[in-house]
Amino acid sequence: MARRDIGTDDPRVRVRPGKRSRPRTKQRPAHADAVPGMVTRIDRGHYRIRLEDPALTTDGSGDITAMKARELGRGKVVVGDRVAVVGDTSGRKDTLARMVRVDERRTLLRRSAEDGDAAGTERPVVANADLLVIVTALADPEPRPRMIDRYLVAAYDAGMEPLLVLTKADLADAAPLLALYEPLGVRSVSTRLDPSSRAEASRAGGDGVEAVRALIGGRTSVFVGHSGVGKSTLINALVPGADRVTGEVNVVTGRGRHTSTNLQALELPGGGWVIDTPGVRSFGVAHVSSADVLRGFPDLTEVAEDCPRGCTHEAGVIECALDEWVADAAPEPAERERRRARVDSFRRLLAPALEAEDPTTPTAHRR
Ligand SMILES: Nc1nc2c(ncn2[C@@H]2O[C@H](COP(=O)(O)OP(=O)(O)OP(=O)(O)O)[C@@H](O)[C@H]2O)c(=O)[nH]1
Ligand SMILES: [Zn+2]
Repeated sequence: MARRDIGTDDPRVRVRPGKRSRPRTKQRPAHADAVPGMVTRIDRGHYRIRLEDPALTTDGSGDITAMKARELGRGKVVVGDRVAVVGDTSGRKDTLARMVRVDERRTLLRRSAEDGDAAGTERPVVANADLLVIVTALADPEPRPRMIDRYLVAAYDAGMEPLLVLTKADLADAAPLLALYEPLGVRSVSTRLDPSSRAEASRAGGDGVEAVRALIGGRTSVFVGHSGVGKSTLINALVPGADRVTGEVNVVTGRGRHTSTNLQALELPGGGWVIDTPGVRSFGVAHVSSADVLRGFPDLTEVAEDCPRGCTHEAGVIECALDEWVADAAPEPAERERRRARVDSFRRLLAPALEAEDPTTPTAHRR
């Protein structure tokens, strides 16, 4: 139970729908006139909020700045949170509204701190997003499958759908990497935004951007990826005027400079949001249990109902129903192979396997 509610330390902000049907938000009658909006950026205690009704602001943008009311307590409010504000909602320069409510979260992307004093504690990153867009270069820098696996675990834990975007398709073939993710049923798109061949590829529609646009349109997507993979280049192509600073890959280390800062929700033309996560380098998933990962696999969830109580579903555990499902004599050999690949891939994402080998943060790069 503690596991499910740890997205925030404020008991009034609940992470997922639980036994109670209504958010346990303290709503005082005095705030009946509070207006709803979404947090798009946080800067030193100032919350940038896009109001649902843009007409409330003087310039019609719907963008205002607010402070958190003390009554909300210490619980963390993150980008994507649905909130309600009172006070000056004009959005005029130097005005501050007051955030008096945080709604129940539909999804919550979290990560564990991996170093320093806070190691092992998890932090909420983004609320209410639909998609986790995992941006990985096919080369320069080399793809890191374990890193992708950890992002997948984070997506399943968050209740978000993962989308794999393989960049720099002009440099390497996507097939070998895709083979790893096919059994998981993860959707993927390859892009080529090579600065030199870009105009030509774009004209031919062969750069993959339209395909990404089609998948993220109207939804809220969080873009994650290691430095230098081309995440900023991609976001700039998707969100005109985003001006995400792009950097060159360092020839010595093969890594990109971390040029962009600040978690921010950017509006897509035609609807939807792109949330960039610059500077979010490590994505610890120490807080995630087998059951959390299993939620991303509805078919296996059904099979696992026959597991012994407390089964971790890891390879080699006794009487795991997933093994029986694979060994089931009835299906065709091809179906048996599909099941085996699916179970193996699922198990690859479980904590002990992830921890056993972790080139995500190579020792040379650890701070
Ligand atoms: N060949 C090739 N190069 C690309 C492609 N996309 C981006 N690049 C280059 O890769 C380098 C890194 O791109 P960025 O967009 O800055 O990468 P990033 O992931 O945002 O990196 P940070 O800003 O450091 O977080 C730049 O020199 C881009 O021009 C591609 O499809 N093909
Ligand atoms: Zn099991």
